[in-house]
Amino acid sequence: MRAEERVTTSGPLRVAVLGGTQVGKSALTVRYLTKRYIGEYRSDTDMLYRCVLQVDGAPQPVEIMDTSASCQTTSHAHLQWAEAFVVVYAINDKQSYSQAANTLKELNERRPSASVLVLGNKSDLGHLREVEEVEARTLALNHSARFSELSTAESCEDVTDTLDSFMKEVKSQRGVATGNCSGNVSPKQRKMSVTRMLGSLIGRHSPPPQPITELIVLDKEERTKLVRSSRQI
Ligand SMILES: Nc1nc2c(ncn2[C@@H]2O[C@H](COP(=O)(O)OP(=O)(O)OP(=O)(O)O)[C@@H](O)[C@H]2O)c(=O)[nH]1
Repeated sequence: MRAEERVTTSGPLRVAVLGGTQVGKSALTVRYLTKRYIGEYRSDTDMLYRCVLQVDGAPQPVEIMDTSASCQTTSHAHLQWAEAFVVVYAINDKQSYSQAANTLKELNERRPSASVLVLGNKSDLGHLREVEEVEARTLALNHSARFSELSTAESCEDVTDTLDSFMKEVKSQRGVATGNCSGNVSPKQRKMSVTRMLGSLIGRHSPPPQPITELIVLDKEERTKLVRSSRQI
């Protein structure tokens, strides 16, 4: 196993959401965690969501990193930190698909045992389609990855079903049913209540979101520290 493959086998499931710019990574993550669709997000930084989800019928601590698409290549930190990856492209954006293909190649080389889901988002924009489903499905198959095409905007159910079953696969690959959500996060990391964060996005009078325990906004330095501390587990 390569050094980059040495990930924790207990504790929270760690999933990184990767992909090109504006493909819907944040919309997908928030849709999955809160069931809500929110149109616009800040995009200059990584967001780390810590939560407890029902995975395969049992509570499971999970950390999902919604990465910022500011760099072309997948960052070393993301590759080391996560044990599973959701690689997102938009079906109406060929360039985002090429980027997803490069990411798959990189994952194949550096994290060959990781679970990977290739996700073609924005299927509601079929009239603007630039990526054929069969082509993307074949690419995923060639990299032993799962594949799904969906619309985060239009179908909460598809997002939930797809990511629930991916989480189940990640958990079963690990073979551990429990973990803890305490993690190893630098005290300097800015923590903000997700209720407050989402409250400002969706309005104060909306019902409270699903039980997300914590949202952490990571800058580059903080992300590096997180990876360093995750290696010490
Ligand atoms: N039509 C359509 N638009 C979507 C869908 N999902 C997301 N969007 C829109 O796509 C744009 C980008 O969404 P984000 O979630 O911010 O994308 P991102 O990949 O996190 O963006 P960056 O981090 O800035 O690269 C927003 O305007 C969303 O409203 C979808 O399923 N269909």
